[in-house]
Amino acid sequence: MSSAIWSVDDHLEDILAAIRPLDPIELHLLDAQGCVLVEDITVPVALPPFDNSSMDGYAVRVADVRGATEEFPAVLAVVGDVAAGGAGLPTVGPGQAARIMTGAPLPPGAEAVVPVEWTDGGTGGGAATGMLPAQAAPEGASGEVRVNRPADEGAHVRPRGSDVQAGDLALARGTVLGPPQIGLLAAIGRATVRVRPRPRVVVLSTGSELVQPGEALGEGQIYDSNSFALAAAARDAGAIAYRVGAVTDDADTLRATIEDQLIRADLLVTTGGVSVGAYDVVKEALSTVGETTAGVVGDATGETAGDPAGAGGGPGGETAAGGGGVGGVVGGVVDFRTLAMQPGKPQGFGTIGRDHTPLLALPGNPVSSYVSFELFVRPAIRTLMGLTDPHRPSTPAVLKADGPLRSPAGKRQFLRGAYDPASATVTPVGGSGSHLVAALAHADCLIVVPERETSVDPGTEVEVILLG
Ligand SMILES: Nc1nc2c(c(=O)[nH]1)N[C@H]1C(S)=C(S)[C@@H](COP(=O)(O)OP(=O)(O)OC[C@H]3O[C@@H](n4cnc5c(N)ncnc54)[C@H](O)[C@@H]3O)O[C@H]1N2
Ligand code: MOO
Repeated sequence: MSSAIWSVDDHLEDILAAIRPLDPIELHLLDAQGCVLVEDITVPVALPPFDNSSMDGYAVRVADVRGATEEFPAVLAVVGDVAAGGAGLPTVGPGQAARIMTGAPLPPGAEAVVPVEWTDGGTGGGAATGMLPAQAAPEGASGEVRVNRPADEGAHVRPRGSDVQAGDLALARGTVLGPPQIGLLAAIGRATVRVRPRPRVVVLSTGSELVQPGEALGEGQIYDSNSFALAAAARDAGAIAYRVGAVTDDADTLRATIEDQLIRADLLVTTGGVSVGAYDVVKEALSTVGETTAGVVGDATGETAGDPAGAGGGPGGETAAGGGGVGGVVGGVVDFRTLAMQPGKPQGFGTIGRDHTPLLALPGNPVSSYVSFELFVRPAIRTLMGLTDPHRPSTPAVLKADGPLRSPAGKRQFLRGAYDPASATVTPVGGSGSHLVAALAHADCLIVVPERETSVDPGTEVEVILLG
């Protein structure tokens, strides 16, 4: 274990320094949702690809409807229907019109579209409110139509290329693909794109006291909530989460489970078993996970060849490799640390296995594990995704509370809060206890109390980290 106390910032920096964005792959559009594009996408064909109608109505020649009024309508011969997707367009000659539907190509000869509401709809009566379905009234595509308003050239026509032109940059590399971006890619005919994939995050909880929800609780048992909260948080961060529920406090079992999971993990997260108790199994197990690789930490020198975790990266710089029998992983480095933070004091970080998969060992207390996830795992996931700013947004807010907030000296405290954007105030939700899961479920932000403060009075401006 590192002997020095780590600051929140140093621990985060150490983690992020070890994490590289995942290699890009080609994914189908919907699988690429939320992913970062690694190629510039050029428009292959103009959008719209052809001049088309923005209204259901009649395609006409401008001269034919010039001066048309309800009293003196232009009477035109209907030469056919143009439906969206239709081919074999009728030509609109002088004195003629074609019925046209929204999105249908403007037929040759036509210069504008008059909406059906500006006509009698071919009924010979008053202003139409719509068209009858073609199957019910096939005669609507022939006969006469009375148009009672003029139309300028291009009226109700969406010109070819009015959205984007062939050769335009549709999306630049680095773009995060949300629904509108995926829509644009589909609109220009792309079926797949090159992106950084969603990281596969394995969440593993430890503790012999844990029972899965839905099962009966025995004496001294509690439900495993951390693996659910953290798997959900991993998904929320953009990852594909694999939840591995509750491994018992047995080092061999945990080791075997971790080794099994490495195959599908870009990042491993454990909860529990990182403190100083007699059953703190994560520390014990992580001393021998992975494969023996020459030159990789775990050997007598503690050398970190090929391992980006950089054992000497932070205060203390000492990993437990070869020291104390805990934390030194053959084929990796896992360093167990004490952070100047509340909750979330005990933390482990390193890389394990042949691929040097990053592993974050979070404390077991439910609030501690969630806060630790938000502060350290979420940025790690978002760095793997290639996002340039992997952090949650934060904002100043004025503290609204009945009395002062107390915070331990020298520790950065993260209290749960409810943020009101209208008044830019924040109200604490529940106390500072790291077992208070109900209060956590009613909070939407973390109130940050800096290391130097031991008390914060109501009315003081504090920083809040906005969750969700
Ligand atoms: N003598 C000391 N004791 C403790 C210290 C210390 O410095 N000296 N640190 C305390 C702090 S702070 C924390 S945080 C915890 C961290 O403990 P562990 O990471 O070893 O976690 P566990 O002992 O396994 O569990 C702690 C607590 O959380 C509950 N838990 C664990 N896993 C889950 C889960 N998946 N779902 C729901 N609840 C879970 C567990 O039952 C315990 O109540 O250590 C303090 N002790
Ligand atoms: O630091 Mo522990 O994480 O307070 O509860």
